[in-house]
Amino acid sequence: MYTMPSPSVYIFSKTLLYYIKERERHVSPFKQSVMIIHNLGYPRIGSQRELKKACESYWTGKITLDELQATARNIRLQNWALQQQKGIDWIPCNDFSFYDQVLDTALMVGAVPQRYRTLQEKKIRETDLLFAMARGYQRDGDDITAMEMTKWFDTNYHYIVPEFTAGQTFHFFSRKVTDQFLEAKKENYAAKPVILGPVSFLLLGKEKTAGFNRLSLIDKLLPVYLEVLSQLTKAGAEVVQLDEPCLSLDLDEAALQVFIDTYAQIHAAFPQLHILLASYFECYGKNLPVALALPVQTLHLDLVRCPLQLDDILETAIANTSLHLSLGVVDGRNIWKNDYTRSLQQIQKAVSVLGKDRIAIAPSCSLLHVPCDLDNETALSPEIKNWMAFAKQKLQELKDLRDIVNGNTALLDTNKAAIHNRATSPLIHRKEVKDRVAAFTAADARRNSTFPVRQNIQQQQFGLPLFPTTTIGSFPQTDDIRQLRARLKKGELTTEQYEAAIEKATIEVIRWQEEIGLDVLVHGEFERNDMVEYFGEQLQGFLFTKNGWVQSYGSRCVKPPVIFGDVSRPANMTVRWSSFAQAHTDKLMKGMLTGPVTILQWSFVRDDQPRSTTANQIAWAIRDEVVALEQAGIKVIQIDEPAIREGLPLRKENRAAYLEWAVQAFRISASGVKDETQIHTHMCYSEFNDIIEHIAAMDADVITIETSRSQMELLDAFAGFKYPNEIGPGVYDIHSPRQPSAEEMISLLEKAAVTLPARNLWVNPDCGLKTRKWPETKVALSNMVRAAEVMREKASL
Ligand SMILES: CN1c2c(nc(N)[nH]c2=O)NC[C@@H]1CNc1ccc(C(=O)N[C@@H](CCC(=O)N[C@@H](CCC(=O)N[C@@H](CCC(=O)O)C(=O)O)C(=O)O)C(=O)O)cc1
Ligand SMILES: N[C@@H](CCS)C(=O)O
Ligand SMILES: [Zn+2]
Repeated sequence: MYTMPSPSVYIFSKTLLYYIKERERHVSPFKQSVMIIHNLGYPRIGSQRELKKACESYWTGKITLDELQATARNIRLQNWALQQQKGIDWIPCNDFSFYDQVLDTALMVGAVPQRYRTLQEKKIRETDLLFAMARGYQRDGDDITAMEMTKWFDTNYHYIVPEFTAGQTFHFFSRKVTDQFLEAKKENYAAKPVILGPVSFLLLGKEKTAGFNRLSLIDKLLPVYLEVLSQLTKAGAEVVQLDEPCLSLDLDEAALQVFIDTYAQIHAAFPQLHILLASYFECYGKNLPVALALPVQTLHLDLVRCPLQLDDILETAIANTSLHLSLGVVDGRNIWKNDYTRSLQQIQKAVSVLGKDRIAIAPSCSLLHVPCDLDNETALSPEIKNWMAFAKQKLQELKDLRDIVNGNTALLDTNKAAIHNRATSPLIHRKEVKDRVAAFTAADARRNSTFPVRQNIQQQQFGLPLFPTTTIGSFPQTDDIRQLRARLKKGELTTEQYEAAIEKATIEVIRWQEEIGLDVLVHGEFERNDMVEYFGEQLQGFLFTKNGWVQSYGSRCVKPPVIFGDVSRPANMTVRWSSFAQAHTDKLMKGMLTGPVTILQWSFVRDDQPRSTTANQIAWAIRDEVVALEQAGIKVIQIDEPAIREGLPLRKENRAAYLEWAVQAFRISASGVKDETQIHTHMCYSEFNDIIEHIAAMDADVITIETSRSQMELLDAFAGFKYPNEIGPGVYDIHSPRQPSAEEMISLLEKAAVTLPARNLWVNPDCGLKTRKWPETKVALSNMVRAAEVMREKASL
């Protein structure tokens, strides 16, 4: 049973009770006497990734900005039409973005960092400014770095981190929100603008100057939000969704007070405006009393992640007030068909307490995190397909649920049959997999010797110089390489022709790495579509889709595999390519694998057993691959775990349990080899400061980790913790086409050498290079090798 948080948070605000009473006096703006269905956001990449393709064409100069805008408009119109057709009452607008909704919010409030002012003075267009902030700008004598990017809560979506300085001011700059509301209104859609709320906007950003707290900027920020709301109301908006997902995090009393004051002011300014406050991905937890008391008309609950909070909300706070609830019953984070029986229990419980007219139903969060349309999947097993739902189907589920509440029981029977079929299907269970996981002993997760012993053995064996250089695995996945795979799929190339072309690319990249003098080489990952999908395609218990794309950042998309059953490895997965590559060089060739937690995190995972059990099943499969690589003569093996931080529960109280099983899964995968074999891991796209000791507990011999965008800030945490093993702090940002100079990398390495022992330092980029083009890659890596050489010379003086 979910327990109501301690009421201590009630005490710190005398104003709280006043606002509850205020709201009760307020007349309900719900006009309908039926249950509303609404959506928090729809995928914006387009069902055929039209936006991705158009953005990339624009960036390479193949289409004009007008053409890009036209593609974007079509996507918005299609999304609105679809939602209208599915009977959605409040259709989201402003959920469209060319890159990221947090970046859009920064532009909305004019939070443009100083370094882009020169572009504004040159009067570059707003969309170009947005792209410059997201991707960096190196043109016409300007050389401006991109803004930082990080994980959006515990998802594989990445947002651009707002930058704040003391004394910062804001103004209503980008009019996208009002423009898109008017665009929808013109087409007669009942549009509900979706805006990242002011408090979460501040909390999700970073202070760029010392000595102030970004929440103190709320007084300057709020007037801009009030101006936005004023414009929206003038334009005819009746319902506005303010997303405040930070209410899913552990917040201190000061932050909660900011919520109270902010929403009081919004309510005071717009008492007639229907504000729908949405948080998702977790329970409201200790923030619940405050959330319940905010003077908003509707509070959205993620009932997928936190079903138990409903009882307490209904029993305690709600019955006596006029607050409406939006029940997030349809999973916005996974692709399984909704269990109508379970959802209806929640809906009916809420309806019985509040009545239909105070209930709306919705997905648990924005549908940004699931693919567009299951109808496009023509090659799936019909049995398994019948267990699944993508964004379009999830809209239908909302409609079905309302129809069932209104008496259409046939829909319920069909759903029950599908849910029963999945629960009892023989496709899911494999006894030998379950037995192997159950037979685990502590020794399975331990290397033979401790790190210092292994380090001596490995350093003697490899004879690498100080500051050894390496890369993270992938080299540019050019159009030519992707075309090869597309032609193979279409049957235009035979497997032999495809493999011969990949072999050629691999040999070329090996020669080039040798030429520029890298120390530990990689094979380039040309044979892989994606670092998770590639493994998913070779493991049993997984299925993969043809078109199940989800936005990861900017124009970059992923096609997460679906884990539907027990996982096993029927054959070697990477040995063929790693041994081919090693045979073509005398240098060390790193084997390249994705770790169990990342495979889990970047897949759609079965929800019929604990995630830890699925992670362990994957771990054993990866361990077998690690051992097979060692047996094939590969002496350095990297097991990437970029998503280990992403999987961390949002609430501190749940973290220890997760970290225990996640670290153990990694260790199972890495511990089958001899001391001589050097295990690397790699992490990126996250802030790692708060899990350093668990990263250390993974006991990889070397970790290569993203640090450059944050100017090596992370290393203080590693140094503070006295991180024992070897570490390669990324010396340049691979997300940007910008070419780093040797000098800037030397200065980052000097910073690193002050904090960590030189003997333990490696030199490498932040992450793999698959998203980059060759010209910039060649310059960047040559400069990087030069930077390492300078560091060696300095060390020998
Ligand atoms: C490292 N990151 C990853 C994350 N998640 C993953 N699952 N994988 C990752 O690598 N999360 C954190 C980070 C950052 N995120 C990303 C996400 C995505 C990319 C990326 O480069 N994505 C590619 C798509 C990659 C892919 O699978 N390509 C396939 C299919 C290619 C394709 O689209 N083919 C066309 C036909 C082509 C033609 O005819 O010309 C088609 O099928 O329609 C492949 O290579 O085979 C992207 O471009 O978005 C990077 C970092
Ligand atoms: N080996 C992968 C890791 C990305 S996080 C790559 O280089 O792309
Ligand atoms: Zn990475």
